[in-house]
Amino acid sequence: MSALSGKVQTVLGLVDPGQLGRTMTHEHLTMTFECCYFPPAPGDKGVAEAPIEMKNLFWLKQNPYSSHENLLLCQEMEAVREELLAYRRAGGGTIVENTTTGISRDINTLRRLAKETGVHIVAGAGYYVDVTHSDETRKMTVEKLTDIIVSEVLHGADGTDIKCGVIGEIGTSWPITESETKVLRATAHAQTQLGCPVIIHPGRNAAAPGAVVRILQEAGGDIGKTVMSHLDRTIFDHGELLEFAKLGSYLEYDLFGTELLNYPYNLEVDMPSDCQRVKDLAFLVAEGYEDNIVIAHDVHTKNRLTKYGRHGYSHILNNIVPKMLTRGISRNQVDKILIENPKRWLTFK
Ligand SMILES: CC(=O)NCCS(=O)(=O)O
Repeated sequence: MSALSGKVQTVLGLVDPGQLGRTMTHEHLTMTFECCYFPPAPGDKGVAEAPIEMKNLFWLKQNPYSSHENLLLCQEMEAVREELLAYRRAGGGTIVENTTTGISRDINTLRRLAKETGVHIVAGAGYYVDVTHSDETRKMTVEKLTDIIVSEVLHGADGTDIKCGVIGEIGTSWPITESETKVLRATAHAQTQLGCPVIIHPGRNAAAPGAVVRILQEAGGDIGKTVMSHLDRTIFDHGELLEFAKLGSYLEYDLFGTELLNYPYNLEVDMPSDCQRVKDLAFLVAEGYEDNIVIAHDVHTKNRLTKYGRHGYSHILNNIVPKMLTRGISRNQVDKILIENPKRWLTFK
């Protein structure tokens, strides 16, 4: 049994799982998303390059990835600090910060934010999607990648002594690339050594979550201690969703607050509304999956913050929970989704 066993590892050290309280399992507090910049339509270049202001907020809501400025969440640390204080006032306890290598993890800032706000912050180890992998990363063996991930959890990340408490979000594309496959295998090997939680960003195809799970399983990963993120933009058919759910991972609906007409990374996708997300949660609960569901907002651009007139990190607590209660999800089931499931997932074996 390791020193981590039975504990949750935050950026301020180990805590007892009972201290976490309500937990958003997939957020970002500081990151850059330049890797996924999506060029604006030719007629939109003016608004895309203009400074963010009131009159272009609706355009930005529809085209969040076509403004370079919007992709720099790392420039909003004062606003994020305020948001975290509001999150605490709304009854929030913990945030899992999913920024991994490739999208500018800043673990020193995470520690400062945790100290200044009292929110427990759990940082993520490992690598984001292939387009962000450096040449050096691509050349690494699975063993080398495993050692780095293990070290980020046991000794500290990015040259600090601040330790990660989860592996992920581990980025995968569709189809899954060779370099991503190595990272997935390394993730499974590191998880076997550490008994730690894992969280996955699947590619934008309904087959992607299952394909990732197969790679993790073949490498010895613990699927029961793994969160599959972004299901709300990935699996739409309820039959396929149940087939995936049977594999035993946590099922994450983490884009609460995101409502846009055209999802630029996959135009086939109709991004659901928050009402539809709640319906999907109610469906999974009715099918017996209340012990597997976790939820979040996945804030990763500036315009999702309340400073820019949007939902911030407290939308689920303030608005979505009351909605869930009117749609057949009981208070006890809400508490499982917000408290018990994240706690079980985040606790080291
Ligand atoms: C930071 C991140 O990966 N967010 C997910 C964006 S996506 O459009 O749902 O893939």
